Amino acid sequence: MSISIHSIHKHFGSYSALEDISLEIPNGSLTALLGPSGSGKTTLLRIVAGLEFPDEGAGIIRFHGQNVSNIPVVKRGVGFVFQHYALFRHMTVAQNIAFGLTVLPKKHRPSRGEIRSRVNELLDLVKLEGLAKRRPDQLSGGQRQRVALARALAIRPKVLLLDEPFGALDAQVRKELRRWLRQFHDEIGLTTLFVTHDQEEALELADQVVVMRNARIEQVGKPQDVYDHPRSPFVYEFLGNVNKVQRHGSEPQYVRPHEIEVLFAAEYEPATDQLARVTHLFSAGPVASLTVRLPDGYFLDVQLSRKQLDELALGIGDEVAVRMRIHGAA
Ligand SMILES: Nc1ncnc2c1ncn2[C@@H]1O[C@H](COP(=O)(O)OP(=O)(O)OP(=O)(O)O)[C@@H](O)[C@H]1O
Repeated sequence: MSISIHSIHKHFGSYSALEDISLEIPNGSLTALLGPSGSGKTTLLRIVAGLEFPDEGAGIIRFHGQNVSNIPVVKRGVGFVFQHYALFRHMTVAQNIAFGLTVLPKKHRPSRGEIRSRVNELLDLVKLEGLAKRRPDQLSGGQRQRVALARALAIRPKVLLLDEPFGALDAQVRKELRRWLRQFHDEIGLTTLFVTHDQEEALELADQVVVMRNARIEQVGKPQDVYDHPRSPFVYEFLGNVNKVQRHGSEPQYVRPHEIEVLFAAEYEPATDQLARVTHLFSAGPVASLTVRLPDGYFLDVQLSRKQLDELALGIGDEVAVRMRIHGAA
């Protein structure tokens, strides 16, 4: 199911939460809404869901070409998972997953046997076989979010909407669930829109990244494209580490830590290099980072492989030559 969002505006009183948002979400894609707090991600997700409506007459939402702008949430066929959308504590895992089916009007409600087999199918899908009778407080945080996902999928939604689904989990579990979600998405191919303020999560997971800022879309593209070709200084700075060098009266220049080459000072080439001094060194695991200070006082963060660092055999205070691939502000 493709989603087409056309020229959406949304005010809360006089506050403008979304301004002229247009976006195409291809069928079967995993799209990330990425942006800082307050940029409007959740509001946009809620409008796609039908939990919130755009300003009167401002914008159209189409699911697979059909205008759903005035269709309420219960009829839109969307499944949700929210960061703090708690499971029902007094119900078992199986009862939680079955919930959306058991509350359907009688004429649409599957039989008990059908519900049981659907729940088993979903437990299998989210890899929680054997935990059907547990209660939420007997599960880990990651398992709970997978139950929430199974519960969202029970009604066979046409679209899956996730609002910071892993936000409350610790870093390790987040990473595991992220990989799992990618694999899971590839298996079921359901059009999925998820909100995150975590750049790494968006870049690693999504087919399409939508960068939002101050109620507007700043850039849309494949992760590699927005990372390699940021359209504005904001996107540059928001998508991961970047060094910003702004000399008096000139436009800012940007360079990512892995785009800086470090050479022995003896290899200095005036046309391409700058001399710098090492002020900080850190190496743990295969990647090493160092900070160098340029003669005009700017500090640059540099990323190297551990092997490169060992070959350079650097210490604090050593002089090096740095060669950079500089990007101007777009
Ligand atoms: N019901 C509401 N009434 C008034 N203002 C609201 C309402 N919902 C959201 N806002 C405001 O709209 C702006 C966008 O909120 P939104 O939740 O969409 O941002 P977000 O990008 O999802 O942020 P976060 O990452 O913090 O969740 C915020 O300034 C917020 O305070």
